[in-house]
Amino acid sequence: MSPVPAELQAIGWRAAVDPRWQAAMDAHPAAVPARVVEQHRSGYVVATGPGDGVAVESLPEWQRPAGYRKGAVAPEERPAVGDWVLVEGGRRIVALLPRRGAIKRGAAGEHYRQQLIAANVDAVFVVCGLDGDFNPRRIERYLLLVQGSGAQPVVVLTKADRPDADADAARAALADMAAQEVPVLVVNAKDAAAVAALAPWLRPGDTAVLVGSSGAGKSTLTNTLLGSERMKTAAVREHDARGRHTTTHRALIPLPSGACLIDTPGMRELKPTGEEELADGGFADIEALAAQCRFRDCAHGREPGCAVRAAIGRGDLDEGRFLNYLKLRDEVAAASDRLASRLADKQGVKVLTRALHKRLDDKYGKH
Ligand SMILES: Nc1nc2c(ncn2[C@@H]2O[C@H](COP(=O)(O)OP(=O)(O)OP(=O)(O)O)[C@@H](O)[C@H]2O)c(=O)[nH]1
Ligand SMILES: [Zn+2]
Repeated sequence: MSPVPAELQAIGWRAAVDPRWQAAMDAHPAAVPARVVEQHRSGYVVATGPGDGVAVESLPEWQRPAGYRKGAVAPEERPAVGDWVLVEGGRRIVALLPRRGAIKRGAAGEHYRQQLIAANVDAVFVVCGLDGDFNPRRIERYLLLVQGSGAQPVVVLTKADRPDADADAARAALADMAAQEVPVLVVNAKDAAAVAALAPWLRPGDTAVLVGSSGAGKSTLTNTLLGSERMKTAAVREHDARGRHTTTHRALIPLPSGACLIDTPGMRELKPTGEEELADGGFADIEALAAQCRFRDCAHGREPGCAVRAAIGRGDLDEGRFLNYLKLRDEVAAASDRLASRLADKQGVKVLTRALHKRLDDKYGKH
């Protein structure tokens, strides 16, 4: 495929084509590449340029419900918004092109499942209002989940114009995060001049995703970036019971800057998948402190020589953040265990389970 059509570049196509993509395209000479812009329960909408997308069918094995055993494809192996696929006859997806990264979370429910939030993303805007919604613990959780996706996380604190907004207190609460090279922006999401602060992550060809609770200001930011009050090609908005507009599904929106934006619905539950690395997910400072504790298996409780407790005592480490770290560490370990047994189930290889359990023991201590 050369040269790369401008239409594809406008929706995030990279000039240098992955050799694995070339192989997939060679295997389906009649198909054309397209990007998934919307995902519905019943199917996908894909686009080959910044204009309207088209509804397409997916492979039958992608439509089988989760839990369907024979020939089932795990949800994380099915296309998500942001994925590149090959489409034949303008109507049917025939292949999913390998992704350069994806943002995922653990799905609610009894069985271990991963849920994709967005694929092939360069930046993640973690949006949080400087109102009653402001919660540093939830921002820390988002950052942990973003880790491993290959995307740059950026915290965007909205509603700076509100009389109750305390930007200084919020910045102080997120200081440890900022020290780990996670930018923290404070904006009035309705003000184009303020929202221009997001520009470094919205260069032509970039794909960014907005995540955050319902009401955090994601759609407001999208509208301001689009430069219009209407959401144009954006997410179809439906009225909920109280007559409010809420984003009901994920959609990929080309911006005037040449970047693409993925809006996501507010997420109530943010469960780790078990693949997260705490040291890379915003907690490098705590992991480094823990390495200095006198005992290798220090639980940072009442043990003598605990470097973590000492840092909290000195006021160098926020206790709330430390408690959140412990909680997230336990959740990652538990999810990691469930992931290991799912992999073992799938492949029936006992050796693999043992190897994985050993890795977990090394990382988290006996469990
Ligand atoms: N004053 C002020 N209001 C804002 C700001 N950002 C968002 N709002 C308001 O907050 C409310 C919720 O904003 P939305 O943009 O719809 O929130 P959302 O994150 O898209 O919510 P969901 O679609 O439910 O996920 C709206 O009434 C916005 O006008 C801001 O920076 N300043
Ligand atoms: Zn300790």
